[in-house]
Amino acid sequence: MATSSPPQQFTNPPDYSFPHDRLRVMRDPSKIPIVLVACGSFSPVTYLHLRMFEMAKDYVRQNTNFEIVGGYLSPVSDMYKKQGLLSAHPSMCTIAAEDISSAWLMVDPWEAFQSYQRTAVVLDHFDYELNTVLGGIQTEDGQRRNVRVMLLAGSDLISTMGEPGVWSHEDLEHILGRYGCFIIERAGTDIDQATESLARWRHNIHIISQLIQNDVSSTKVRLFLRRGLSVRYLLPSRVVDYIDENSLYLDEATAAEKEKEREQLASSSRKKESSS
Ligand SMILES: Nc1ncnc2c1ncn2[C@@H]1O[C@H](COP(=O)(O)OP(=O)(O)OP(=O)(O)O)[C@@H](O)[C@H]1O
Ligand SMILES: NC(=O)c1ccc[n+]([C@@H]2O[C@H](COP(=O)(O)O)[C@@H](O)[C@H]2O)c1
Repeated sequence: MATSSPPQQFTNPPDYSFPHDRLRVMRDPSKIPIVLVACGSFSPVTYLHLRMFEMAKDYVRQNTNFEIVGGYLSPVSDMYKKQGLLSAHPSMCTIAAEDISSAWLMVDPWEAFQSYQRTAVVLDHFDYELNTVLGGIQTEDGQRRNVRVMLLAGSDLISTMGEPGVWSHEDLEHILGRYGCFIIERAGTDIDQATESLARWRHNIHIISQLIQNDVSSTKVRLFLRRGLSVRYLLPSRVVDYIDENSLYLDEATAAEKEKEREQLASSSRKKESSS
C-alpha cells in the first residue's frame, strides 16, 4: 500500500492548484479507497480514454475490495517528444471531462505544464497531493483516510514496460510494486505477452477485458482529421467542435506518424480478417 511520504520535493507550474472538486466521499469503510490515474498524450482525447475509467469502475466493483473515489487524466508535457502531436491537450481533456459531466473524473495539468516527468514521479505527485497536502480522502463519518493511487493504462502502454530502455527497473518497482495498476485490454496487443516480464508484480496488476472490442486511437482520429473525415461520436462533441474551431491536426503527417498509422490500420484489418 502506498504511503503518504513523497521521495522528493515537487515543483509546481505557475498558478497551479491540484484539482480535487470531484473527489468522492468514501462510502464503505471496509474497502480500500483508490484513485485512478491515466497518463498519456490524449491528442486528442477520445471516448475510449474516458471509457477506460468506466471499465475500471465495473471491474473494481465486481472483483476487488477497492472503492474508487476519483479518477484523473494526466496529459503528458509538450516536452515529451512524440511526433505529430499538439500542445494544449489539457484544455481538450478539460473540455472532455466537462462535456461528459462525470461525477468523479478530473484533469490534472501538473505534468503538462512543465518539463517531462516520468510516470513514477507523476504517481508520487498524486500521492503527495492526495495524502500529504489534502490529508487523505473524506469518509462518511467525517474522518480522513489515506487513499491509494493506481495507474490506469491500456495494454499497449503496459507492453512497452517489457521493452528494453523504455522504463527503468526502479520505476517499474515503484509503479507496479508500490502503487499497482489496472490494464485495459486493447486490440493489437497480446495481454499475456505484454505482462510476461511483469510477473513478479502480478498481485498488483489487474487485467480488464474489453467486452465490446473498440480500437479507437488518437492516431486514427488524427488521420481522419487530416483526410477531412468526420470524427464525431468518436470524441466528446465539444472536443470535436474545439478541434474544428481551431483547425487542429490538419498538417501533413510526419514520416513517423505515417508509419504508426500504417501499423494501426494493418493491425485492425488483420483482426477483422481473423474474426470473419
Ligand atoms: N482504445 C483503447 N483501448 C484501451 N486503452 C486505450 C485505448 N485508447 C487509448 N488507450 C490508453 O489510454 C492511455 C493514453 O493513451 P494515448 O494518449 O497514448 O492514446 P492513444 O490513442 O494510444 O494515442 P496515440 O494513438 O497517439 O498513440 C494509454 O494507457 C493507452 O493505452
Ligand atoms: N519511463 C517512463 O516513465 C515512461 C516510459 C514510456 C511512457 N511513459 C508514459 O506513458 C504515457 C504514454 O506514452 P506513449 O504515448 O509514448 O505510449 C505518457 O504519459 C508517458 O509519459 C512513461
